[in-house]
Amino acid sequence: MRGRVSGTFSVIHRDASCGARLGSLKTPHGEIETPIFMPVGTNATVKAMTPEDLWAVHAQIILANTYHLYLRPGHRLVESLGGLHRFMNWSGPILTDSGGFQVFSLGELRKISEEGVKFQSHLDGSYHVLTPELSIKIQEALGADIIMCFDECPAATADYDYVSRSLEMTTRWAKRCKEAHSREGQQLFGIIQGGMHHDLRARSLNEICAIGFDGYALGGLSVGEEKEQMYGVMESCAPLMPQDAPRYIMGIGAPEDLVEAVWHGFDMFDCVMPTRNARNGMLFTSQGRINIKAKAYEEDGGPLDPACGCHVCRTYSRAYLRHLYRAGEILASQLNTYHNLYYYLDLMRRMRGAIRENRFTEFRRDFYGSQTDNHV
Ligand SMILES: Nc1ccc2nc(N)nc(O)c2c1
Repeated sequence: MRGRVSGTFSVIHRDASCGARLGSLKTPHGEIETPIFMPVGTNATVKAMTPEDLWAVHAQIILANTYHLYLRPGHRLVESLGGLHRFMNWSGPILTDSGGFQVFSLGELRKISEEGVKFQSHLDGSYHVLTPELSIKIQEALGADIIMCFDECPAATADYDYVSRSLEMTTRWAKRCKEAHSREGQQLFGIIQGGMHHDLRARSLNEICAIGFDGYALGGLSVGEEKEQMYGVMESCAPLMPQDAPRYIMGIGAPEDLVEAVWHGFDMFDCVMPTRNARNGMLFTSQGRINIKAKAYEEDGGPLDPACGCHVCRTYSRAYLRHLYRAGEILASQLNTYHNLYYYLDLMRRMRGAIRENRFTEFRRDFYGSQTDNHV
């Protein structure tokens, strides 16, 4: 039973006007400034981005998925080739999700029991059983800097009694994960469930914190709930979470969700939105989201976002980006992804600056004023 990897996270500064805080998280592959957004690299790649591109957009830490890498190419193969960092040529920190969420959202014919989850691979229909112990072994073999407990993420439609029983099993699974975890230097984060019920969230939070982890995540959000419900869970949980450990919200979110979560005191985020939306032509700008395939940009020789300093905005026109997208060119995904990730990571940089200067509440107010979702 490992204790916490003590001294890896420190709160450097708190904005006195709200819950926002500046932090530093040390890992074997480098130090992370928080609040931070983690680009999603599910299959050992952040889609359409090379590691060099990721450094250029100032990514600090990326996420990969246990479920996918276990099924293909296999965690033992990755381990035999030197681990995930070497395999994908990413020398910065990596966080791996535990497979809990993916097996429910991707696996076929899942059957959940105290032991774990029986499922059929979405790739070839083969049968597998993912348990807390196997999830930890896979993440240790991949060699991520931060790994996640194996949990159940109840559907947004699950009733109170189901969510209550589910969080109790997630707590039992969390204990098994901590028992199974033995890789020195690798941090293990616990995951808090409880659906949209504040009493169940508090129960899960107390049980997971009582076990003791290197960091704590809110799971069970961004599963189709209303924004008010999501923000309500953030608001009720943040003050109850340990002050001196990293706070991560999984699967969050749109830019406005990140601003809201930082305001409440959360530190780490991941979401497929910037990369997935990029491939669908939905681009984030200082004035809100734009749909690059719109006819309005057919003859627009200007930059995607005049306020953005990224390579794409300094080099290409909206007309060219629209042309690439409509032509189905591979470069469309590359340039759109590059810009969206730069936007997300620059938003985190601007939030860190606002916290440092005790003006985060003003930053939040100005941010909402700027986002006229024109969707053109
Ligand atoms: N929205 C999400 C995204 C990822 C998750 N990963 C785990 N392990 N658990 C959850 O509840 C998640 C929720």
